Amino acid sequence: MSTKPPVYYNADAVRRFLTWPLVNNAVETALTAVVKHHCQELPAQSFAIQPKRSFTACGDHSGKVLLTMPAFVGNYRLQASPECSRELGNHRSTLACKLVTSFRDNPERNPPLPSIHAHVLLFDNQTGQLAAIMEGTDLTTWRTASASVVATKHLYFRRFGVQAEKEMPINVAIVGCGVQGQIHAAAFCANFRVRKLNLYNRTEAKAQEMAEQLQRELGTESGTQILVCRSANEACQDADVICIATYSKEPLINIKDLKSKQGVHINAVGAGVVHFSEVSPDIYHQAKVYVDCYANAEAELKGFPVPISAELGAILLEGNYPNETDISVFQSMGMASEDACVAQAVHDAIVSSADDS
Ligand SMILES: NC(=O)C1=CN([C@@H]2O[C@H](COP(=O)(O)OP(=O)(O)OC[C@H]3O[C@@H](n4cnc5c(N)ncnc54)[C@H](O)[C@@H]3O)[C@@H](O)[C@H]2O)C=CC1
Ligand SMILES: O=C([O-])C1=[NH+]CCC1
Repeated sequence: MSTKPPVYYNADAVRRFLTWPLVNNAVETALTAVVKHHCQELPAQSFAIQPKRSFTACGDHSGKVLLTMPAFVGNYRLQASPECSRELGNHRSTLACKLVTSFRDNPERNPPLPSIHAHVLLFDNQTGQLAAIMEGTDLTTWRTASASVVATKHLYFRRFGVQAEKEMPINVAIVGCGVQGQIHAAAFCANFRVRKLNLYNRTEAKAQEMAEQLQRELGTESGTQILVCRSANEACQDADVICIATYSKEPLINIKDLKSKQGVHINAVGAGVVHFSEVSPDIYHQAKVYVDCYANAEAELKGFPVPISAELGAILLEGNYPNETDISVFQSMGMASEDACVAQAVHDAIVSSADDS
């Protein structure tokens, strides 16, 4: 009996196929698959089996950790994308496991390294054999920003109607200009009409560097004004949407930093000691809070100050949007199902492009 070795997709092979339409579609698919008992009238319903992820500390250093993130996403469909015409319309299932490390001091190394490194293992769900190993660092970066884009579309723009995400200009604040801050800025400029982008980072030079890089990428015609701010307060004061992605153990944004009496949406992405340390409890007390997945929240948001309003996927399915003046928070933890669906979409696109050539 011969066993085929798994295919290896390196970072370059994956990066070529990461586009916002492909990643957003796969992330939306995963977010809705984790919602239990939705749309019971539909015969073919997607679903996810997503056990709790494990955290293995690297020795006694709390800032160095390995996460294992397994998922089975069953009976789902990915939308057509320019990258892949293969197997569209078919219901499919994916068995995958992401291995990801978070070593928060890596950017201080000489030379600096990213904090997060990942690989996704894709299995043949008929035989259980390992079919592919995919470099998953960029995939993690993109899918995390994509979850914030999807959250912003449904929790912020949709309060103002279905055209708002295409037509309404917004001011965006980025708090934390590391890898996640950078991809969030790029994602928001690519997916929405960003009038003003306020950047704040603990080390100002990093925010300045990011502003210059983004300005080059967007070009002079872009219509987005980029501003480097001295404090999180300055960055957030006129922001409609805030993306915060740091390792801070202390709150960096407080209720007094937000626009008053107007709607604000916050994507809370980072994790200090716990997932919710970078946002002040006084914000949570006045906000409607949404998570990617209840089961993850139960395991990882112990001591969270307020009840959770809903899973984001349920809002996608049911359209129960916040009110215009609400403060909403998407408490992003990251889900294995997102990694599974994005890895599958990238895998299909790679195979489809090889078939075409
Ligand atoms: N929700 C999700 O799905 C994901 C969450 N993350 C989390 O996002 C956060 C950022 O990740 P990366 O951008 O990859 O890391 P990074 O190391 O590239 O950037 C971290 C940023 O946080 C800032 N920072 C660190 N400690 C701080 C403090 N005490 N006060 C103020 N700023 C501080 C740094 O200046 C830097 O800008 C991490 O907490 C990471 O665990 C990462 C991937 C997925
Ligand atoms: O979901 C994810 O991949 C991660 N969340 C925090 C660190 C990595």
